[in-house]
Amino acid sequence: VSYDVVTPDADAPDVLRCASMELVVTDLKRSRDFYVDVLGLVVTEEDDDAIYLRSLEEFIHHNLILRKGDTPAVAAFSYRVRTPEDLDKAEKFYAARGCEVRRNKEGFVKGLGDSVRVQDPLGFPYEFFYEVEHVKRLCWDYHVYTPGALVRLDHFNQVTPDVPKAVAYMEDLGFRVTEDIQDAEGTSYAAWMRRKPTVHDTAMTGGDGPRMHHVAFATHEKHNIIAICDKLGALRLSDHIERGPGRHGVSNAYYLYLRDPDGHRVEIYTQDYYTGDPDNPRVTWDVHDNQRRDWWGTPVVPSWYTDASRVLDLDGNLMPLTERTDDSEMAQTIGADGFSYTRKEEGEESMPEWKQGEYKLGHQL
Ligand SMILES: O=C1C=CC(S(=O)(=O)O)=CC1(O)O
Ligand SMILES: [Fe+2]
Repeated sequence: VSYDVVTPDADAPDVLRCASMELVVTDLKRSRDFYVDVLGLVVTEEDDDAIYLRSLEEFIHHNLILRKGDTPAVAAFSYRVRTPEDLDKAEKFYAARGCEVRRNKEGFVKGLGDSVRVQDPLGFPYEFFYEVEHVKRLCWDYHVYTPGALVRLDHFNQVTPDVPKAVAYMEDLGFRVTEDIQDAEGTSYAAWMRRKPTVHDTAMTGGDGPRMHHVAFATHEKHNIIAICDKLGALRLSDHIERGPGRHGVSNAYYLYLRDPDGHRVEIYTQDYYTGDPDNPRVTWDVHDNQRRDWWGTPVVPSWYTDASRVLDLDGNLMPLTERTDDSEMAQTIGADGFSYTRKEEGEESMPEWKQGEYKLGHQL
């Protein structure tokens, strides 16, 4: 059995972790209310055009930028690299792939120094940086913790039509697959890929893209996620809840998916597992296993498959979408095919009638 060893090839920048996302939002105050007043992210600094937010354990300037704009979109998926020299490597790595590459020694956003921004081979705006302003790490400031405290940025999730192509590019960048979803014919529906020793820094989800499926923040415990749900109920904002809370099959994490005021999807996520050994075993799930995305077999709501945020090019224009041509997971599990099982050897008919077809809403499917 061969194992993927997580080492970047010679010319790839040494990516440490997913570090920040720059989101375009249409109403800065409305979004500030959601991310700060409801979710408890900490304001590092703000001006009339942008708010720089961080999670409680973070020491770099920001994990999320909310930038005012006319159309909701993602302006950058930002990764921290290990050394300043990795920015030179990033420039060369992407130039060698024919990608548009820009560099700003002063940084493209507040709090960062020398940075590289690229339109990557999949059409996503990626940013790489090393120099960053350090701010107070609030781990020990228990007097500012809320019951739903978000402690770290955990991962991105990207929608792209050709998952194997995306995986190959990201493996060149030094990422390694920890889990994926396939079918018996070998079609790949999604792959989770890491640099830091958790299940993923980003995931490639098969669909029309490039689009952003979600950005995920971690809490320490499951009860923090339930506290967020209870708070949303108390504020009569429960319609921000799209999916969950529940337990994932993939990643084993406990989860909740929210939609922000512009529809951007935010996952709240806790307790996946360590993946840092070079021989970390990859987990492959069957697309028809109805416990793959929810360990308790709770159906995946259709909007979770269909909706995602547009992304921008380096000039701030919306990137055009490319349709996925491989089979769609939604069609395979809740659409016309609608086949899923709890016990593979017994097949779908062993499930109660009401459970078969996983999640058939006649007016939607
Ligand atoms: O972070 C994740 C971990 C697991 C899953 S899944 O719904 O279990 O596939 C989705 C996800 O990508 O958001
Ligand atoms: Fe996620």
